[in-house]
Amino acid sequence: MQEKKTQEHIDWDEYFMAVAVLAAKRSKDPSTQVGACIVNQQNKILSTGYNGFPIGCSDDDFPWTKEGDFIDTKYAYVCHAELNAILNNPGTIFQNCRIYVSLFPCNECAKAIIQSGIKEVIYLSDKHAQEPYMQASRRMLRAAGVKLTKLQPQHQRLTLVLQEDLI
Ligand SMILES: O=c1ccn([C@H]2C[C@H](O)[C@@H](COP(=O)(O)O)O2)c(=O)[nH]1
Ligand SMILES: [Zn+2]
Repeated sequence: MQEKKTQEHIDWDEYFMAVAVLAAKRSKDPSTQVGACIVNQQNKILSTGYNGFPIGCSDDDFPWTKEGDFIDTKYAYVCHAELNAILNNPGTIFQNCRIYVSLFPCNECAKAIIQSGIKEVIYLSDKHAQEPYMQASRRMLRAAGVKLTKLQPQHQRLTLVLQEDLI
């Protein structure tokens, strides 16, 4: 008798969001880890990124601090997850792609998303929605015709097993 396909699978949206969330785990930001995953119309992943300092700017030398003079905080140096995802695959055409992000993109990332031709932002958290820079982001993305979708995942938790004898 032929076996039926398993129902224990995740759909495309959950898969790509999980990739974004996994990418976020690479971030050294002690307060907010953000991940992004760019996908084309054929459901192929073109790039991923997370928030981190630029190449050559060591996590040991640059600050992850939030408070104090701007020049002493992470905000002066950190490259956002979405921008990293766009820049991590130079020369790639992102026209009509979707970007999966664990956190709604800020106004600066919104500009990069729009200019790169990405047509949909699928996000998990919008915890800074009331901040003016997030309102600016939403305004630009809407004006540019970028679709905004809050993902409502079927699975709240996905477990990854990385130990051979537990698989
Ligand atoms: O569009 C965005 C907005 C923010 N981030 C990153 C930048 C920082 O590393 C954190 C935000 O830190 P807070 O401590 O929550 O202020 O998130 C991003 O990657 N993309
Ligand atoms: Zn940003």
